[in-house]
Amino acid sequence: MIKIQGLVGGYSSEKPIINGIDLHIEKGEFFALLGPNGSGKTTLFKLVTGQLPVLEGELLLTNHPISYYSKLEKAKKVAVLTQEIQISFDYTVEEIISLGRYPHQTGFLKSLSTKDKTIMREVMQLTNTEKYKDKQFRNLSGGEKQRVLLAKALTQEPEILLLDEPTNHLDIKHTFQMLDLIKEWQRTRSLTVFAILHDLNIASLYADRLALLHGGKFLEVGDSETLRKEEQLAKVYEVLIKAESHPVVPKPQLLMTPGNVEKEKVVAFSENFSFYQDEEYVHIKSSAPLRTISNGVVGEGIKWHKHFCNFHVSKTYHCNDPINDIQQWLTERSIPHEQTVGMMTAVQLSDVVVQKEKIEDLELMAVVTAGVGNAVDITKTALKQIPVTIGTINIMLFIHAHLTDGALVNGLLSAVEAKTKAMHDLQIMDPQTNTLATGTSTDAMVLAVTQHGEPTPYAGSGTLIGKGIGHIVYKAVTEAILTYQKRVGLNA
Ligand SMILES: Nc1ncnc2c1ncn2[C@@H]1O[C@H](COP(=O)(O)OP(=O)(O)OP(=O)(O)O)[C@@H](O)[C@H]1O
Repeated sequence: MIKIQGLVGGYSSEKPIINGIDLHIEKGEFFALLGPNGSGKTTLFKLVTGQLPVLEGELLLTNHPISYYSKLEKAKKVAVLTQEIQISFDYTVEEIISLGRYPHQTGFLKSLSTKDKTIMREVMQLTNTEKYKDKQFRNLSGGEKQRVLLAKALTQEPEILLLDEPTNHLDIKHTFQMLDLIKEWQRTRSLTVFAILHDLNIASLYADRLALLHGGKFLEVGDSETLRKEEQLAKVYEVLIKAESHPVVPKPQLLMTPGNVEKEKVVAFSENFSFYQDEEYVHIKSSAPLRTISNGVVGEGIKWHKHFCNFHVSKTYHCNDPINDIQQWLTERSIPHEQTVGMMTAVQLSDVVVQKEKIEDLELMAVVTAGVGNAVDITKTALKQIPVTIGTINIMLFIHAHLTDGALVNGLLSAVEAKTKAMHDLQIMDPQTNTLATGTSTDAMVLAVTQHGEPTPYAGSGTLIGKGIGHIVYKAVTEAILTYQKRVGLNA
């Protein structure tokens, strides 16, 4: 659809801006052009739209150079949406959109046919521009103007849509609405899209392929996975960039770190926490956000949190929406649930075990509640167990260290191994299988790390951190289970 070979072009033949580019964009493809300021994106765009002459090489649109087409033929094939909104006359929105039909109109006195009007109406509905169709274009906001110009471009029913920063003036809702609409046209009408985009994350989500332009040359052409080359991006954009994965769409998303990140004030680990406890909940508050990995009812995943709560529920607690419950309990206590890892337990909270340890320079704190009425041997699949009694081990583990995301996972494994070992040593049995239990059916855990000091990528049993985790978790879980057994025995 768009074929570029050995393209050289720019504003003067002595100093071309585009220096030998090869690119083949297929029919129905969404192609994004990325690159820092001054890398030549607009210049390449102008070459593709025919605003600048090709100095060397070949540039074909549907198999012919752009000069091959008459103005009207070109307008039937290609619609262009640029950042420069240059409409000086007092047109209404509908009049502007109707200009998109001009290349399709026939006869000496061109007028809008029924088909033209139908297409205009359809596009106005899709672009949400119908409601101000009688307004003067000049009186619209930047974002509204952008949408009207997209409507005009789509009304053209082009084969190729060339977009220069199409979402420049748009808020988040309209950015996604516009790109969703373009994607829909790409899918249903095989529209070919060539778009300059500044937002790398938007490009990753919407483009089938993308190119990274630097100094008038392509550094990279490929699908969105090429955006995972953090070092290359950091070099080109001169910003610290980390590629993460979108939680829902399997595409990379890039996180930029500001140059002047203010380091959180270093507080001694022993003074970092405040502790509140009553019959209803335990609340540990950190003075600074901690990096967390957790399967808590709220605050799950890898995030940052300042509050850690364990709520008491009755043995018969049953709820369809425990997340909502915990969020409500937090709100009632003025604890921001977005910053909280929240768990629940039927264990008496006065039985909570708090262990603190210092091994060489490594400081740790474990806060554990344990009930083992629902102890389960996870390796036995034959029998299903329905939790009927107190049966949750909740572990909150705080570490004064700096762990990478991989080390957080590693640390979690270390803690689980230690919990299981504690259960084995106490001969906790799965009552259904009569074998040694490995955990309970609803265990929760959070590892919360201060990110103090140099980052370490390991927290397994071969490291001091891993051993420290193992040691403190073993001790705290053992004590919590013994406390639970004593209470159950006393109550029996
Ligand atoms: N009309 C012009 N005459 C001469 N040089 C120009 C002209 N327009 C742009 N340039 C130069 O061409 C180079 C590439 O500019 P271009 O506008 O293509 O970059 P860009 O990647 O679109 O940048 P931005 O992200 O800032 O829009 C720059 O060095 C710029 O100064």
